[in-house]
Amino acid sequence: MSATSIDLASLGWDEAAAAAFDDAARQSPFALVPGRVGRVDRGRVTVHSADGPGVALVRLPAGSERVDQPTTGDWVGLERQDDGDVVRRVLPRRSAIVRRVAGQRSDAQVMAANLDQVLVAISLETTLKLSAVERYLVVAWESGARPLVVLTKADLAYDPESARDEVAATAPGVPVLVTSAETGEGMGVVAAALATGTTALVGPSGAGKSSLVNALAGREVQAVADTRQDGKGRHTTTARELVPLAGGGVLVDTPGLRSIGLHEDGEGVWRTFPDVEELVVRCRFTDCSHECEPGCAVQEAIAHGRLDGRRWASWQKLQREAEWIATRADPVARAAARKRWAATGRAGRARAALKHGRDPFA
Ligand SMILES: Nc1nc2c(ncn2[C@@H]2O[C@H](COP(=O)(O)OP(=O)(O)OP(=O)(O)O)[C@@H](O)[C@H]2O)c(=O)[nH]1
Ligand SMILES: [Zn+2]
Repeated sequence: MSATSIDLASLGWDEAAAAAFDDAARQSPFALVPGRVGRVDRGRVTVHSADGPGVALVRLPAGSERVDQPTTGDWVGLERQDDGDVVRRVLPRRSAIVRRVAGQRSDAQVMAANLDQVLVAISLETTLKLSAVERYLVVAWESGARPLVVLTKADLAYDPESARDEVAATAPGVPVLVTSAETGEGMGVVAAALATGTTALVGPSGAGKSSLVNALAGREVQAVADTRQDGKGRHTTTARELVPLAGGGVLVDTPGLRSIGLHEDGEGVWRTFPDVEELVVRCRFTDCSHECEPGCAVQEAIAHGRLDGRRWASWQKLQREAEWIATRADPVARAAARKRWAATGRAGRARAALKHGRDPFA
């Protein structure tokens, strides 16, 4: 036993995780203890358990596929052995950020799991790129977690409040917070928003993500180096990928997430653009190309200033990408992409729910 005994709750352990673990433990021939995955290396992972962090080998049941392999944020069943720990089970995920590469379905790469929120960090230092915000929101919605936009470096911004309004208009139903790691402005509100559950961190390079992590963790998490040992047994390592926050909650921050792009089925697109999706189903013709057809709700909205041309162009681009990747990844998705249009009614319902102050995606 290591001296660093830690509380699983500080890693995000909750009733759902406990129930999933009990199920897995009952079915497994091995004696398992619960842990949560931080860093992932080839064939070895750092698992945080009640005894602190330790390196473990991965030995999953036969037939496990690539998507079943442990990723940052996964809860696992760990077997203690004299010469080291072994991950025997990866518990079912309740949400995940998945990078789907064009090609085989099995190429899907799970970047982070069991997230409650995805924090999109955007700098106010330079000109706002609303299309980048939208791109990250698509990734966030597709994970199954709730997005949250944090505008950073407010101390360097000319007019942070109007920037906030602009982003809020671009992100229907998404909280938008203004912060400065430099002055501390807004950090309390972010800490409160992250105080329960697990939040993944995404955003462009230089957005101030590391500064945010350190401020929220109350220490220099990202600057502390690993202390590697011989790989046998447990060792002390920094919780760089899985950061318990000073005010509660857990932050997931990995290099892979930092460079995440767009993927798959368009679910995230309609959640990011409920306003556009609502218009698109109102066109007179179901196969409207939204260019010059009579009765095109999109062109009418643009003409009347109810839809921004930039936002429309952004939807078209992301929508095309999503469908392209979907059809590449999976032939079945070709049918699904078409069927999705039938489902866009959901966007209208979500918007109606928002207007009435309800959680649109409950
Ligand atoms: N003035 C000011 N500078 C900040 C603030 N937050 C971050 N910075 C600076 O912005 C630069 C980038 O910040 P990082 O925290 O490294 O950004 P990052 O998103 O982690 O960047 P990557 O590691 O490239 O993904 C650094 O020079 C920080 O000191 C802030 O609130 N105010
Ligand atoms: Zn149209």
